[in-house]
Amino acid sequence: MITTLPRGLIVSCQARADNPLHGPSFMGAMALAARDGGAVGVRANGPADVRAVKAAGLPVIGIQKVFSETHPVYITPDFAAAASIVEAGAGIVALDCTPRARNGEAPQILIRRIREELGAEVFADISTFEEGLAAADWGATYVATTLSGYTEETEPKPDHPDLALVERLAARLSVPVVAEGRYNSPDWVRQGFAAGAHAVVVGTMITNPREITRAFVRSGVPG
Ligand SMILES: CC(=O)N[C@H](C=O)[C@@H](O)[C@H](O)[C@H](O)COP(=O)(O)O
Repeated sequence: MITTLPRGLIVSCQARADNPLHGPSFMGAMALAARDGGAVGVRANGPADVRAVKAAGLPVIGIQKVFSETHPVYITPDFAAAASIVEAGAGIVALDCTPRARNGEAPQILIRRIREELGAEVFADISTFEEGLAAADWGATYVATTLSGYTEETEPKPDHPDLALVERLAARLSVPVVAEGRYNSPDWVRQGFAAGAHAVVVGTMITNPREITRAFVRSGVPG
């Protein structure tokens, strides 16, 4: 199958409302910096940021985070969320494909509708091997380990990425497997590719200076 996401490093450019770098102008600049540094794709949250990161000219994996008091699923939980980011220019839609409760359509319905009605590729964020197999079966274009460590089944979250999950999925699936979640150093990224990843997504350690600063401070800065 021909897919639009090349092999290589993808940079997630996201900053929540409480982050000093929140907003499309900062995220757009992050995407340009990522492109100049050699990234082959960008992941971004919400229509405004998707529009801004498009300027880097790289494939965009768009998500729409919608937080709810009652449902744990927040990454592109329904069709309207998916449509809004495709409308903003994302060619690839990432969504939570775990079986957890959501305020929206079931993942198998969303995958089909995003491909057929929006003409976009689907990037399935999963947390376990079984969820990855199911998402590929339902027609996901890519399967990514994004949610490993973030669901009840996979908690507590370790400090390191889930390389074993990448390895198992890559050995079984014919769709590209993407490594995402806590790839916090170039060495972890190298190991992600060695485990069989088609691409590796790095967020925090490239685009979140507040967290990067915290990591330095925690490493033994006195005071
Ligand atoms: C679990 C969840 O909501 N992950 C989010 C998905 O969009 C982002 O907050 C992460 O930053 C992204 O997955 C990249 O991972 P890391 O920042 O660890 O490199």
